[in-house]
Amino acid sequence: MLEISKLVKRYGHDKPVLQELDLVVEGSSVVSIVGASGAGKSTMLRCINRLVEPTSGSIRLNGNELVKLRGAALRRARRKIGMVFQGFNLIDRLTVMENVLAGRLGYVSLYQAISRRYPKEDIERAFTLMERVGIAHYANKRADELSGGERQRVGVVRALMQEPEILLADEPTASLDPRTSEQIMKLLQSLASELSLPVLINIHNVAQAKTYTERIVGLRHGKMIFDGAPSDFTKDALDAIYGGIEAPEEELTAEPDKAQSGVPHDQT
Ligand SMILES: Nc1ncnc2c1ncn2[C@@H]1O[C@H](COP(=O)(O)OP(=O)(O)OP(=O)(O)O)[C@@H](O)[C@H]1O
Repeated sequence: MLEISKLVKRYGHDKPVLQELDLVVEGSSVVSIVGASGAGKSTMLRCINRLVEPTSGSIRLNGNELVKLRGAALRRARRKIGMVFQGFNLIDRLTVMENVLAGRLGYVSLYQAISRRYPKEDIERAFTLMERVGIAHYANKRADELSGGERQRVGVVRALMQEPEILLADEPTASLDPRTSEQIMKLLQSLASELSLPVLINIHNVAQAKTYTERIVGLRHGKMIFDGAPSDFTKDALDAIYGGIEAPEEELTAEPDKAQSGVPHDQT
């Protein structure tokens, strides 16, 4: 369970970007975080894995307070937090398998990593997960030879190799075409339930948030102003979150074209 309480983040002397934010995510919930550019979505995710230092407040993952951790304790806690990025963050000249195994870096010794002597169980787990998301046949391909959707699947598998207790996805579909975006959203949704993993997804596309996540959290100027089911996410909620702020109309209202998504069942 993730429990965020009174989280404040202030960059320098500016106004706080997150203002006493509270959020609890239980079980295998898939939660989307929506809000206009600058609302504080990325800052919130990055406070959770401490890529950004919270100014005050508490973030507990399965009972462990993350905010005060330092050194080895912080590194241990970070292993349990998987992160998927908009730009995939793969190492292009390495193979898919090598990128995937990078998810084990927090667990293996430096010698094992440098000599690429990963434990047999890690290799097996890598293949199982790659098969699950449909990229096992690319194991020995260079990462830069893959399409965007395939690269994001590598990013997802790398995060899962950490055996995370939570998965954070920062705009995971923003670099992908609409159909591929839907496949990735569907994949995250299925993996959350298969692996009993809570997933937090920052997303600009409200229509996809409504279709592929079970709970929507809306931020505006660092405050949570909506927290509910997609069915409760009415035009009023949309106006409250984005009112007076320009957002592309089709991103907010267009229904994802599920009929055309064409994702084989075993890959979603
Ligand atoms: N490292 C930083 N130093 C100073 N200000 C920052 C830093 N990172 C973010 N900010 C500011 O914090 C605010 C929130 O940014 P954040 O990236 O969290 O918003 P966001 O909702 O994720 O936006 P987007 O959807 O555009 O990614 C913005 O005003 C941004 O300029």
